[in-house]
Amino acid sequence: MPPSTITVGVLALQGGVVEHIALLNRASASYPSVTFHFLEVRTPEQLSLCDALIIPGGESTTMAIVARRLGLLEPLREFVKINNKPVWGTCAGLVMLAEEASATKQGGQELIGGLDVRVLRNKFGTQVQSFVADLNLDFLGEGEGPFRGVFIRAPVVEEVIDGNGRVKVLGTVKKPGEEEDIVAVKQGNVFGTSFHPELTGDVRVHAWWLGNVVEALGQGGEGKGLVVGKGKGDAGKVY
Ligand SMILES: NC(=O)CC[C@H](N)C(=O)O
Repeated sequence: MPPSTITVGVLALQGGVVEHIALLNRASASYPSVTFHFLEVRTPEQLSLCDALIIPGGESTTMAIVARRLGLLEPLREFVKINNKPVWGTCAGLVMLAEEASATKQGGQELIGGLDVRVLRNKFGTQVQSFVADLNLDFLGEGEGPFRGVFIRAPVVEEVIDGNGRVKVLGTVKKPGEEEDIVAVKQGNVFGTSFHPELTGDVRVHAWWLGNVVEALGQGGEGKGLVVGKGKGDAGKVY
């Protein structure tokens, strides 16, 4: 049985916080038996109240500096890698959740880690090279139409550095004349997307992820893989 109350935090140091909370609110309608609390997280105390967390887009270097200043970096690492709570990073959030990042400023940048991948920041160029592409996200379920992927100074996963097959590639994009890039990955409790579902008004990825959160916590959660299903509580494949 999933718990009846679940608190989902959105790291609110900078970036697209309210957009995520708006879509989480809409997505929560798919799980009427669960009471969700959505919480903006700026302190270790607030993080400790959370069962799951979204790390939004923004600027990963800034986010890391602010997180360090607020004493949040170590608690975040513990949340993701020791307590194995469900976490989703979008864009800069994906960068934060990678074990390695290239194209970082001199001296590198601090990361939370959790995904055994190396990301390449700003793969597609600057803000003006932002683009939208239809993505086939099979994990949303059979017969689901394409998902509008919004890419803004987006990173990609340039290499999976996990030798044990724990990193699952859940989405790719191919720009004309370029190689296919990995833009959605999952490793156990950690999910990352290069794109911004919170900017589309399409609730499907949020609903799917909340379904994973419900399942993970219902199964005793910690350390369990996320579930691939239809996002409406129907059990799918467990990785
Ligand atoms: N939209 C975004 O989150 C941009 C991410 C940013 N380019 C970074 O590296 O961290």
